[in-house]
Amino acid sequence: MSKVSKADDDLRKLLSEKRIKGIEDRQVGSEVFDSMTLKTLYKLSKMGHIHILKGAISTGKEANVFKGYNKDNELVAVKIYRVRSSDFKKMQYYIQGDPRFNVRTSNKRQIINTWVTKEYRNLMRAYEVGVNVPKPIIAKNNVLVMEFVGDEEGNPALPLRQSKISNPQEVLEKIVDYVKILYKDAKLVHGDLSSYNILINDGEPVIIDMGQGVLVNHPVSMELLNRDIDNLVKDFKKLGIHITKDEIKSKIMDL
Ligand SMILES: Nc1ncnc2c1ncn2[C@@H]1O[C@H](COP(=O)(O)OP(=O)(O)OP(=O)(O)O)[C@@H](O)[C@H]1O
Repeated sequence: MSKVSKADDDLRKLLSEKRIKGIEDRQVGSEVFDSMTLKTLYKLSKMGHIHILKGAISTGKEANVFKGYNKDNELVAVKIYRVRSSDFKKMQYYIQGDPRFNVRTSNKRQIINTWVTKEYRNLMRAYEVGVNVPKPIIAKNNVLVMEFVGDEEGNPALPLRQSKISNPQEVLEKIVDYVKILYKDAKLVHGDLSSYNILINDGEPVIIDMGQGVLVNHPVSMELLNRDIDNLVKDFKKLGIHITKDEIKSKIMDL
């Protein structure tokens, strides 16, 4: 059997087994599950990382996040970047200043795949120094599989902006601590930190969405760190906590 017809066959099998929920929904189906993405999902399913893909947890600007189960029936989160609606210019800009990726291409798929690898590596770097992030499992093409953040029944944790927290001061201190560990130990700046990208799981903050994260020697790292801190000041002001940008910055920099 030729390579192409084998891939077609694999796809048909995946679809006929109805292991991907939502694929029947034409709109979601055509935009997210293009044939390359289906092939990638099939490969991941063969590797045991995704056995069943359930409904979407979120439909963001550039990616959809689904709940899934791996072959051992453990919950996973599957983030699929939509090739059609991704902001390639932004991705290219951040990738080009990053010495970890020597990619000089305008090929859209290649840019997305590099972005997904970047998100995986940033999450791993953060995870390894003890920051509370979803543990990354695998990045393949435009698909990232990671630990599911939520309860055992499969209810995903809510973002900070939608959560009711009784201990905002404590949560802020933990987040500032994570930003500091990221900066000092992982040499990373999140770059898109806000109440959208902090989930509250059983009262604990979990930092997500690290695709934009840059190394501290990236030309825009300071600008991004300042913006992250500004966002924390604004978001926690809404929760009744008054802290200045300089106070947070001096905690992070040990001034
Ligand atoms: N590991 C995870 N476990 C559970 N839920 C998750 C996980 N990762 C992401 N989510 C959910 O999916 C949402 C979107 O995730 P994320 O911010 O990574 O994607 P995004 O496409 O960059 O979002 P946007 O385009 O809206 O900025 C989160 O707000 C959260 O509700």
